[in-house]
Amino acid sequence: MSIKLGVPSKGRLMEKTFDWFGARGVGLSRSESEREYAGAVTGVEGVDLVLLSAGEIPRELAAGRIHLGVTGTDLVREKLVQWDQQVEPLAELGFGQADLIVAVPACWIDVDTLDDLDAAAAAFRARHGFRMRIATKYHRLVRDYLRAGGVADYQLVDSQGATEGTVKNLTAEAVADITSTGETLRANHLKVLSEEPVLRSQATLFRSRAAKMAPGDREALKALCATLGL
Ligand SMILES: Nc1ncnc2c1ncn2[C@@H]1O[C@H](COP(=O)(O)OP(=O)(O)OP(=O)(O)O)[C@@H](O)[C@H]1O
Ligand SMILES: O=P(O)(O)OC[C@H]1O[C@H](OP(=O)(O)OP(=O)(O)O)[C@H](O)[C@@H]1O
Repeated sequence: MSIKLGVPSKGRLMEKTFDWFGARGVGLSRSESEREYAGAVTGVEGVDLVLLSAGEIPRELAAGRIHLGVTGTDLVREKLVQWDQQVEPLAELGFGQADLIVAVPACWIDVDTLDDLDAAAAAFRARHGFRMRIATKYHRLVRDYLRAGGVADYQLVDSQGATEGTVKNLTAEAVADITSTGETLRANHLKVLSEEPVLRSQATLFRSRAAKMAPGDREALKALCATLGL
C-alpha cells in the first residue's frame, strides 16, 4: 500500500506546489507526456502522486480516496459541510492567496457596505419585480456571509467561470468571486464592498480524516511529514 497525495493537475497551483515540495526535499513531477495525468515522487518512500482538478480535491479527501491533498481553503470550505471534521489543515503553503469578495458595479456610488447592498437589493426588487442576482460559484460561503450581514432580498445565480462578465452580460447585478490583484474586477467596472472579505484563501496541504491506512502507510505519512518539516 501507499499514501496518496493529491495535487492540482495544471497551472500555477501545480507548479507552485511542485516548488514547495521540492524546496523541502520531496520531488514531485508530472509524467513526460503533458496529457497524461500521472506523476512521480522522489525523496520519500511509499507516496503516490495523484493529479486532480483543484476543485475535486476536497471531495476526494472527504471520501478518503486520497490521504493528503493540496488545494485552496476556499474550495474546501465551500465544498465540504463541517469541513474541519472531514479534513485537517497541515500547512498553509504561502501561495494561491486570494480573497473571496462581493463586488457591485463601480457606478453604484451609494453602495459601499452590506447595509447599503441590502437597501439596494430591496429597492431593486421593488422596481424590477425580481430579486437582485449575485453570480458566484461559492454558494454556501456567500449565502452564510450575506445572512450574517443582514442582506435578504437577493438570489444567487450559478457562474462557474468568467463570473465578472455576468454583470456586463446582464445575467447578474453583482458578483461574489475570488480576487488577488483586482485587475479582473477593474476591467469589468466592478468595485469590492468595503467590508471584510467572505474568506481569505490560500493553497493549503490537508490530511483526510477518512482515508484508511495500512500499518506501513502510517510510517510513510510520518516520514513524509518529517521530511516536509511538519
Ligand atoms: N487569481 C488568483 N490568484 C490566486 N489564487 C487564485 C486565483 N484564482 C483562483 N485562485 C485559487 O486557485 C484555486 C483553484 O481555482 P479554480 O477553482 O478556479 O481552479 P481551476 O484553475 O479552474 O482548476 P479546475 O477547473 O481544474 O478545478 C482556488 O483555491 C482559488 O482560490
Ligand atoms: O484579481 P485578479 O488577479 O484579476 O484574479 C481574479 C480572477 O482569477 C480567477 O479566475 P481564473 O483565472 O482562475 O479563471 P475563472 O474565471 O475560470 O475562475 C478569479 O475567478 C477571477 O476571475
